[in-house]
Order: sequence, then C-alpha cells, then structure tokens
Amino acid sequence: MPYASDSIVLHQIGKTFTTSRGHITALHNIDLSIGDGEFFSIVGPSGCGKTTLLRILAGLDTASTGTVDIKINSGDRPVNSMVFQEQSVFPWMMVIDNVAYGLKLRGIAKKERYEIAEKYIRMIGLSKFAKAYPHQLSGGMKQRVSVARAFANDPEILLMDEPFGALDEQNRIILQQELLRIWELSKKTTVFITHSIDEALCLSDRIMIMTAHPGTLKSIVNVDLPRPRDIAAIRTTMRYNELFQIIWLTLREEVLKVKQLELDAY
Ligand SMILES: Nc1ncnc2c1ncn2[C@@H]1O[C@H](COP(=O)(O)OP(=O)(O)OP(=O)(O)O)[C@@H](O)[C@H]1O
Repeated sequence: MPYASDSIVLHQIGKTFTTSRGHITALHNIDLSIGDGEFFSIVGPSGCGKTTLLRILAGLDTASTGTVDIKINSGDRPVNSMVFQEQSVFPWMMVIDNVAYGLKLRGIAKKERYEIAEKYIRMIGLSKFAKAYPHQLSGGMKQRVSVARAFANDPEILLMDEPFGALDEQNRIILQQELLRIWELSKKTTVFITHSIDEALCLSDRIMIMTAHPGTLKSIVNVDLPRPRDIAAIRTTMRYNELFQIIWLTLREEVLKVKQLELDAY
C-alpha cells in the first residue's frame, strides 16, 4: 500500500538477553518499514519476541543490534503512547483526568486539556462517566479509557500490546470497532500486537507474521479489505476468508515448531 513516507524504519534489529542461564536471542535481523498513517499488526507464536519488538519501538528497551528510526513530525508531541493488555489507568484519578494525564505532563492548560479529553471520551462512548473513578467502571470501560488517553496524547506513533486480549468477546468487538473509528479519523501510525488473526485482519493495513523463537520476519500480508470497515460485515467476505487461510497456514508452521520444541524439552 502506498504511503507518503515511512513513519518507522527498523534496520537489522536484533535483541539478546543475558540471563543467569545464558544468552537468549529474542529477535534476529528484522528489517521493516511502516508507513506514515499505517495500521500495522504483528502476529506470531508465543515467545517469538512481539513484546520485545514493541518495547524497543517504545524506547523501553534497547536493541542489541541495528537501528530504529521514528519520523518526528512535531517536536511538541510525544514520540509514542502505549496501550497494554492490563488496564493501566490510575485508580485515584477520575476518567477525565486519566485521559488528560499525558497532556497535563506536557504543560497544556486545564481548559484545553479537558476539551481534548472530553472529545476522546465522547468518541469511546463514556461521556456519562467522565467524572467517575476507575473502580466504578467495568474492565472493558477501563480499557476504553486507556485507548482514549493514548489518542488524546496525540503521539507520533501508537503502540498497542494485545490491548483487548483480556476482554470478553462482545466487549472486544465493540472496542475494535471504536478503535477503527478513532483511527480512521486520526490516521495515526499504529503498531498493534495480537494473537488473533481475526483481530489483525479486521483492523490492519498490513500484518507481519513472525517466526518462532528467535523472532524474525517471516512474511508480510497486505490486507486489501476496503475501508472504512464494518467488522461484522468484513468477516462475511470471501477475501477475509482467503486472507485468514493464508495467514493461518503461514503461522501454523511456526506454532507447530514451538510445540515440537516443548515436546523435545520433556
Ligand atoms: N527481560 C527479559 N529477560 C530475559 N529474557 C526475556 C526478557 N524479556 C523477554 N525475554 C525472552 O525473549 C523471548 C521473547 O519474549 P516476548 O515476551 O517478546 O515474546 P512474545 O512474542 O511477546 O510472547 P507472548 O506472545 O507469549 O506474549 C522469550 O523467550 C522470553 O522469554
């Protein structure tokens, strides 16, 4: 898919952890470019290095080899915002203050940061709960607050590590649809980790499939499903099913390798 420019360029990324039991190579020689405004998902078997890669993009960890380049469009914005699987809201803050937190850190005046926060709270359907505290919200609602906060921060890139993994299916579908809607409006470069081929297909422009440990780039699939997307409708299309098969057959080889390694270890 054509993009005006690259937002993220990874060159020969490798990561080796040193532990008391020796060295663990988590990532090996990953070359990758992600376009400005692209929704890019990563799937791969358990332990293949997805989170490690995202942590390197977030600056929470450093690569052992290679380089990471992230295009900075404006010096006033944070480079990234991350949404984790676990709800990472502050329990002592009202919803509106949780969503506005990053803006406060950047010194944005209260009136303006509340206006921005209210806009995103409206988008995720929580206006009535703007002054509620997290203990008054369900798990799905708290995760919505995390998503709203990430967008309100207006980062250069959005990083999401299985953000809906802990939710029940109904809440997950609703949040996926809301994420699609907000992303369509902002066209923010997004890197999204998921274990779900379905989720990756519904949301992404491209999907990267990683090999089993050590993680390398196995292949990248273009998701040529039309946008804007309705998640329920897209799943009924023939192209969705074709893409699902392609990804599953590629991924299955890697999942089986992990299973074999587990059996060999016994
Ligand atoms: N801080 C660390 N110290 C040592 N080894 C680590 C560390 N973090 C990750 N690893 C190892 O690196 C490899 C990749 O881990 P990572 O969590 O990135 O995989 P993942 O694909 O996100 O896994 P999952 O799908 O199960 O969440 C694993 O073998 C893991 O044990």
